[in-house]
Amino acid sequence: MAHYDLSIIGSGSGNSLITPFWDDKRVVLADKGSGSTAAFGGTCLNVGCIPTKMFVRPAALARGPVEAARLNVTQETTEVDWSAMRDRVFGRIDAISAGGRQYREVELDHVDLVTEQVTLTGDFSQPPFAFVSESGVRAEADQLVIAAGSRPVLPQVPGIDLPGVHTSDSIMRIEQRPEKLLIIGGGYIACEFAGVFSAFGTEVIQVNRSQGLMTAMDADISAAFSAEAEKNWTVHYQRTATRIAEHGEGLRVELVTSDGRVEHQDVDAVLVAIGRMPNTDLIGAREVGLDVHSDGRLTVDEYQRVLSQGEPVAGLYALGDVSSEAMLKHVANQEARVVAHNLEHPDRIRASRHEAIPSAIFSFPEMAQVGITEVQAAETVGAENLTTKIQRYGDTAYGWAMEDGEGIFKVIADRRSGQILGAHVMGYQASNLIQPIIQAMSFGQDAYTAARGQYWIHPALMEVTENALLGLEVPIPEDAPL
Ligand SMILES: Cc1cc2nc3c(=O)[nH]c(=O)nc-3n(C[C@H](O)[C@H](O)[C@H](O)COP(=O)(O)OP(=O)(O)OC[C@H]3O[C@@H](n4cnc5c(N)ncnc54)[C@H](O)[C@@H]3O)c2cc1C
Ligand SMILES: NC(=O)c1ccc[n+]([C@@H]2O[C@H](COP(=O)([O-])OP(=O)(O)OC[C@H]3O[C@@H](n4cnc5c(N)ncnc54)[C@H](O)[C@@H]3O)[C@@H](O)[C@H]2O)c1
Repeated sequence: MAHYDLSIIGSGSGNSLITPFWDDKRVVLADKGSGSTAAFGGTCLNVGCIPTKMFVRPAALARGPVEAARLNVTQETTEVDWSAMRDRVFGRIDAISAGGRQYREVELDHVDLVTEQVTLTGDFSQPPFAFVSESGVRAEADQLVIAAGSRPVLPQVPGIDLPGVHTSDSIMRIEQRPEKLLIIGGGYIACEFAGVFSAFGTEVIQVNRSQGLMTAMDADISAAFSAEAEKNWTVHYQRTATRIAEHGEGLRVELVTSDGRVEHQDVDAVLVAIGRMPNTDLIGAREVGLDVHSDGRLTVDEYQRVLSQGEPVAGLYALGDVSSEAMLKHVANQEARVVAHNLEHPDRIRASRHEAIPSAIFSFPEMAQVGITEVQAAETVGAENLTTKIQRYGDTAYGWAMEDGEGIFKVIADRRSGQILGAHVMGYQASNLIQPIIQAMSFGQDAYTAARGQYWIHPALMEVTENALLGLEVPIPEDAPL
């Protein structure tokens, strides 16, 4: 069996662990590939964040005439060239993926690449740690990092494997844009693709099991977004897909409502987006005695060390979707920086940071969040100690310029200290407008200091954020900036 200094499973954020520190050492990187093309480089690059947002931008342009009409400008979207757009997106992405693979496989002499699914094997209570590939390639290493990511959950219903049924792994590469698309799910992926395909002229029917969309977000944002989505495409709640069958050229989906009625939808294609599961089962984590949460995530301590029987195993780390509660690329990247440090400095390991983790949902409208919801905040500090402000975009100068009617920026703070507890946004550029709040929370700035301790460019849209902060009832420190 080949022996290595470092072994990594997963070429997403795991790929960034191969720093110059390892130049004179031996490294093995295993990755079975992502999506329908088994591409190198993980989810974000090939089937996740990056290609989805490359479709979100043209979708926003396709919707341009709606805003233009509000502002007395007549525009028309005359064509959306799906094939050209798809080929442009993947022309760029596939080249980056191929280049990354070539660099690891051919250009780095000290790195060996295994392009197959691998399974952990042997004793995992202490190094060396070993894996075996499907074709029998075995490798052991002094330190091993599990960065094996997650994959889409599929409901076990008849017809789920029919060719027209997609997940985010395949929908972006389809030959033809569907005229009618049924999207199952009400979370991040479902809402982002509903925004994209509806903008391109596809008739979108979004079906969710629960009442409302993005229900894990703050209730005000979930309610406001659901109302907007219902205007922009068709949304049905409290329905579960129970069967999919071929029907003419397309598919017939059987749905059962929460009160037991059976309905059918005839569509060209189906997108299933009901969550993602960590790939712990694919690597055989339980079989070698590693601790796994009830939701399938590997258990790690604050240093990203994997636990076995409640104890960290020295030299065995995990990061990203396979172990993290927040399945987000910026979280996987932060954990990768921590693991890179800890691999190189086992005598002074550092903890990862999981405070003020933000996320954005690039739907129409866009949403963003950081910190806790109002319900969680009331449970944490008591409802009587909260102050909240919902700033409407439309009540700021740039909001007037946009004739914005729906954008809202909600911020929640502790009225005793001014500590910001959360922010929840729906509207144009939500993912950017929220950044000053992320910064204030990360550096421990109170709401008043964050608002008045800096200039805000007038009359930029960012005044929405400033006004939200200024709308909170928080103490004003005696020497506070004016
Ligand atoms: C459609 C979509 C859109 C998204 N958009 C965003 C966004 O806008 N912003 C954001 O922050 N996050 C987004 N995410 C989430 C983000 O993509 C993930 O959180 C991130 O990519 C996880 O990185 P990772 O390194 O943990 O895993 P991955 O990048 O998934 O890497 C894991 C790799 O391990 C390989 N692997 C797994 N098991 C084995 C095995 N047994 N043997 C060999 N190889 C194996 C996999 O094939 C994969 O290549 C999105 C996700 C999806 C699906
Ligand atoms: N912009 C971003 O940052 C971004 C974008 C896409 C994905 N992601 C990450 O990927 C993760 C997975 O995304 P997702 O949208 O698949 O999951 P999600 O957890 O965001 O949403 C899942 C949705 O499916 C519904 N659901 C669950 N089981 C169901 C069933 N059997 N039938 C019908 N509906 C069901 C849930 O009620 C929920 O609305 C996200 O949680 C996020 O961490 C992030």
